[in-house]
Amino acid sequence: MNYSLLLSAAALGLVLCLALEPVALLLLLGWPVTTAHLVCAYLVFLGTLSLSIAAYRLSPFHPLAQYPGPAMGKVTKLWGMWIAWRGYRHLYCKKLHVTYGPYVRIGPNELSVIDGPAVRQILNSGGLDKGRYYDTGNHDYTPRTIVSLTGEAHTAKRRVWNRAMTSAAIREYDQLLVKRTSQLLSRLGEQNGTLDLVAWFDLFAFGGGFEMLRAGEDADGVGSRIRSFMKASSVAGQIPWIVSTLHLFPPVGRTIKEFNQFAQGLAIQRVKNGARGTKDLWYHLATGLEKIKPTVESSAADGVVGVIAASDTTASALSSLVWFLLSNPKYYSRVQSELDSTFVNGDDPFDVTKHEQLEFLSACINETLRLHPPLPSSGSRQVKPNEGARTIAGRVIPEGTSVFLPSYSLHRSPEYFFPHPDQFIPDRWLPGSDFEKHDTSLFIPFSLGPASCVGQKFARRELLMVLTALFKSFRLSFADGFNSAAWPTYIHDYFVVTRGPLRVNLTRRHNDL
Ligand code: HEM
Repeated sequence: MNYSLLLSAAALGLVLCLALEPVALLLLLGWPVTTAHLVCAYLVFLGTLSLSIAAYRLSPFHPLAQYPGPAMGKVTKLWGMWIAWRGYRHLYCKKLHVTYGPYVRIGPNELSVIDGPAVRQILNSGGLDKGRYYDTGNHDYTPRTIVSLTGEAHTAKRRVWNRAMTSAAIREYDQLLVKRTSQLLSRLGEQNGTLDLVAWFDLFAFGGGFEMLRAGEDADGVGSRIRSFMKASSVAGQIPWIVSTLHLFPPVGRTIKEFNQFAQGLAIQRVKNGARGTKDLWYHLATGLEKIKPTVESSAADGVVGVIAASDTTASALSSLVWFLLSNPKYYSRVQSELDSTFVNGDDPFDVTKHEQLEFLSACINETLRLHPPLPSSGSRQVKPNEGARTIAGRVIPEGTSVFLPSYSLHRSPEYFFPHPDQFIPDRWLPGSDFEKHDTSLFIPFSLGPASCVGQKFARRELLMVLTALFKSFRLSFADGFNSAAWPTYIHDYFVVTRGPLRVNLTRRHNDL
């Protein structure tokens, strides 16, 4: 019996126990089983049970009693689910850290930590393994992927991904990247004046194998399916033990099941079709490393992870960077000057060796990822149950505790990024800048350690490529009447962020591509 079946059986067993116990109680007491008695028994039983659980969780006897936090969070995960459902988990955690400090108890058995030494110790080798949050990815519809695997199985899978992301492998992706970026630019050029840049970045990011840019629309609803799936997962991730049980109840399980079937169908097709002349990510995932080739289903499942991991993240970083620059004209003009002096008269804006010279644009990318990390809360790490407590940065973390390390709160902590931690100031990333506090080891938009983002080198290359080409080709400004100040309020944290429309005017520059 696999792990998810065990969880499902355990959760079902629990539900059955809860349903049957009041009836058993009536029978034991010898009371007739009438509707009135049943209602009464359920109310008393469930009420007493809930109160005793709440009292224990709030009591000094709970293993996490020493950690401060909001009472609602300590008592029930339903509160965390509600925050996750609303998509404001990043803002909520930041507020909690301002109130309670670097260690906050955000769930009955859950901590949020933004203490630098602890963050490094937890994420780096020898730290904590991925936590319960990632159990939402374990179900019977698809093989397990790099995201949900832990321990040695994760290390083995990671080796395949690492090979797909070596510098040499990434160089081979360049021609595809250039093709897609050119396609994005020509499609933007065909639009008249005002457009929603977020929608076009989404088509670009999701359209790797799905040719959405050409169509100018997401006819299959790939983006919206992925987002529904991410939202469902981020809410269910608050109580992952229920996921397998939820799958039994339509329509909740249907969203996840439908998405998996849809994505697997596309991915399997893609793996079977092969790489068509170039070695892309799919090629590497399908080839594997082992003597025994991965199954088509297994490579396809990883390919789906690749699409999800690479799409909304990149689209979000692109959108936020444009928003920051248009909101700060002095930085926009510095980016423009840097580009115009680096790429002169007929230089190829797709020349990646020149991208490496773009110090100020790179600083803007870092500052964007600091303030708007595309995974603002990320998934959890965990002290394994039944393996004893761990001492992390001098603090005892009891066994079974889930630990979140939200980059959104960490990146805005005055402890590590000071002064003006909430302001967009790219200069703090320039060599020789003298900001009082600027701890780059706690800049973790891609996380740290053995389960950090395997695609980060590629992501940075892609961001530089698209932004260089975009700003060289077009002059951008917010569209008339667009409420630019409100744009960040439409950012929702569903593990990866979603965002609202970004309405801009585009005009071609004289030295267009
Ligand atoms: C700006 C773009 C990106 C950002 C900010 C980002 C961020 C992250 C973060 C924070 C994690 C760790 C999550 C955790 O530990 O809970 C992660 C994992 C991962 N990312 Fe990215 N990512 C980006 C782009 C990409 C791209 C382009 C790819 C693939 C081509 C990719 C593939 C992955 C994979 C496969 C993992 C799981 C790694 C593992 O479990 O070992 N990401 N990403």
